Amino acid sequence: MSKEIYENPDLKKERQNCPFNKEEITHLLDGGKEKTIERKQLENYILSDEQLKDAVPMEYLSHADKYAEELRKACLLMHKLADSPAGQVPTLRALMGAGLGSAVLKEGNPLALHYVMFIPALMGQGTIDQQAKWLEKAYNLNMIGTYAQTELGHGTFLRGLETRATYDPKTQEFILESPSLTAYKWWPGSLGKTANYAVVMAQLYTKGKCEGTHPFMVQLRDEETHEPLPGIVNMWLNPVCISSYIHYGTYVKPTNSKLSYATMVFVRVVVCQDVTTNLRKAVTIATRYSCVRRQSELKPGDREPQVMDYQAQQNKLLPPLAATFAFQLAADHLWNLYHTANNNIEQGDLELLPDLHGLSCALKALCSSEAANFVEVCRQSCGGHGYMSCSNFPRIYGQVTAAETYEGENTVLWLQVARYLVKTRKEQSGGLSVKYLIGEEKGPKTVDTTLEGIVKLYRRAAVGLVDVAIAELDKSGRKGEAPHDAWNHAAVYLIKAAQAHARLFVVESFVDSLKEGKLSAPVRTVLSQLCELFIIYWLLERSGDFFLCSNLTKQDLLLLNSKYVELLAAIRPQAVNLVDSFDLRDEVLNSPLGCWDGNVYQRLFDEAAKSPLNQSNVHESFHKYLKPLLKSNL
Ligand SMILES: CC/C=C\C/C=C\C/C=C\C/C=C\C/C=C\C/C=C\CCC(=O)SCCNC(=O)CCNC(=O)[C@H](O)C(C)(C)COP(=O)(O)OP(=O)(O)OC[C@H]1O[C@@H](n2cnc3c(N)ncnc32)[C@H](O)[C@@H]1OP(=O)(O)O
Ligand SMILES: Cc1cc2nc3c(=O)[nH]c(=O)nc-3n(C[C@H](O)[C@H](O)[C@H](O)COP(=O)(O)OP(=O)(O)OC[C@H]3O[C@@H](n4cnc5c(N)ncnc54)[C@H](O)[C@@H]3O)c2cc1C
Repeated sequence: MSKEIYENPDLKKERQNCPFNKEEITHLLDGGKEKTIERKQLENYILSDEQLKDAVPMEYLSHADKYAEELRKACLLMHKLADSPAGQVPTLRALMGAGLGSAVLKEGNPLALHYVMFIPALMGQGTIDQQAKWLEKAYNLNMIGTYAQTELGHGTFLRGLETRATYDPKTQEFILESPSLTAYKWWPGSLGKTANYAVVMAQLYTKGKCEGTHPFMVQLRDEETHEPLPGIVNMWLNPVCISSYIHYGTYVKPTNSKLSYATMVFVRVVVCQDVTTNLRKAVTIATRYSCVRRQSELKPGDREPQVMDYQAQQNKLLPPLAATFAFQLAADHLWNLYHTANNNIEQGDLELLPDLHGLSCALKALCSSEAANFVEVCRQSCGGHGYMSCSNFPRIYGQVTAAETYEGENTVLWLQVARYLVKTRKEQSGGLSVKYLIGEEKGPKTVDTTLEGIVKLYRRAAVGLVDVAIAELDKSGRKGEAPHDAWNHAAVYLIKAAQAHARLFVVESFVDSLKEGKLSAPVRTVLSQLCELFIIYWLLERSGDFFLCSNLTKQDLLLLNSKYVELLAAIRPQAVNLVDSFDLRDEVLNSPLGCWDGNVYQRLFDEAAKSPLNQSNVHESFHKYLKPLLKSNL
């Protein structure tokens, strides 16, 4: 007789009479039905492999054992990659991301940098000959690389990197050196124990002149013994410049000095998708748990309600639920822009480079910071159980907060966006992602609280805040301040303007996607509700920006607040069905709180039982330390 599959009765009830086709949303998020089929096949292919399962929870292993265990699985995954039915690159991308990859490699993928930065650096900056020499070797894993840019003393300010690459015309070689302690490469993933090659960013010196930071291929370790090569600690010999700027000893300037920063742009684009995947996991865990958890008293004398029935809980979880759709659609738009810009750049057309830089900085900073805040709210919404390591919130939170720092610290990126916006606004030049700065809203500043009216408010705020920042810069200039001082003294306004620009892009992506998308009426209804909820939520959170730049009134805000709480109530019944549409397997969620069947308490109990401390009633330390203390009559 088939074993009855347990399903928590509350979750079961949540799933009854779903008014929309969940698979339609799954296909939308995957990029089509075929992609969903491919993803599910890949998940089965990977997650069914017993050798990829952890014998004991990773949190109970030592640092060294964690590394060894993750490396074992990563190497096994690479073998499976070669035989993957879905093909190498789709499998690779799935394995690198926050979804399938982190279901297997919970502490991090020791080979991630090889694929996320080392190979993209070769592809984006290597000459044809260099790619012919190294790309196949890298794809065949006959070499393991990393991207070594950040130093102890510098991570943000690339023009301040100390590692030097001096070209010797006699030997036609580059001598790489770390001239000081602060020049030591620090942070590069895999550099410590895994990689035997690195793309090293260093200041290129030739004929006594510094030509700025350039990428160099450096062998770090012997390919057989894995021993560090002689002098590798602070003097690196025989690197090869990855690029084609040295012709017979003469430096040939690249068409754009920032092309050497291209790898970072690629990763910033990827990070937007990655943090969205992590946010989707956190929202799923918190939403399902909030429909299983019953606590306190809503109506005196009634049964304890599901905590999701508290408006306060809906206010915590439904905006991040909506954000997962908003960020996904914006990340898709950015990915398309990246491909268009990259194809053009390969043809020598750099026109879209500033837009790509501006937008990738804006979305990476926005998606990572918002996702980090939302993941923490999701954790808090699960009370004490959300704090447990096995809830998976600590790990998810660690991953999204890391993204606020790596690949460009967010504040620094916001200022890059502001630099681009001020320049564009002043030049009134074209510019893909600032189209509305040119085509700003004309006509009366009256507010209408329809979806279109709210989008117009976002547009006014994006334009208005750039103008406020420019006015601050001009005011400082009139006081005789030097441009760099004026810039520094306007930083608060500049960052607000950059963030308003990023929010407008996300809002327009969401609204435009719903207009263009071929959606069934029920799916369009629920996604439109999420879209309206999200853009009102952000407006209410940042109402100061809108007051500054439009005729928004107190009455308008009260009306929008009412609309917001109405939308919370309207979406509440579909919360579980919406997170079910993400189609995240329990192994990917990796959390007893978020499991599909809602059997939370038994799974929590089973997880606790795995602790080494729970393998005996009295731990040996009692006899060593506690018992003597108890007897010591202090
Ligand atoms: C094969 C692939 C297979 C699988 C992969 C697929 C999926 C992977 C899936 C999941 C992976 C998930 C996530 C990613 C995982 C891991 C990431 C791992 C680790 C992180 C690695 C790192 O952190 S690497 C180090 C990152 N470091 C930085 O980002 C440094 C930040 N600093 C800078 O970028 C620069 O210093 C600066 C931009 C802040 C300032 O530079 P600089 O001082 O030189 O410039 P100015 O400010 O003076 O501006 C001068 C003009 O240059 C323009 N500019 C600046 N930068 C760029 C750029 N990048 N592109 C274009 N233009 C640029 C700027 O706009 C100015 O222009 P003007 O016209 O105004 O003069
Ligand atoms: C998990 C993780 C993985 C990483 N992996 C790699 C890797 O594989 N390879 C690699 O090369 N690097 C890697 N890094 C390093 C990372 O890229 C840097 O830490 C990041 O670029 C930030 O630079 P920083 O550490 O110098 O911070 P800093 O810039 O020193 O930040 C300190 C403070 O200074 C502020 N600040 C700096 N400049 C300005 C400015 N112009 N205006 C206003 N405020 C400013 C910042 O906003 C911040 O508040 C990794 C980092 C992490 C956390």
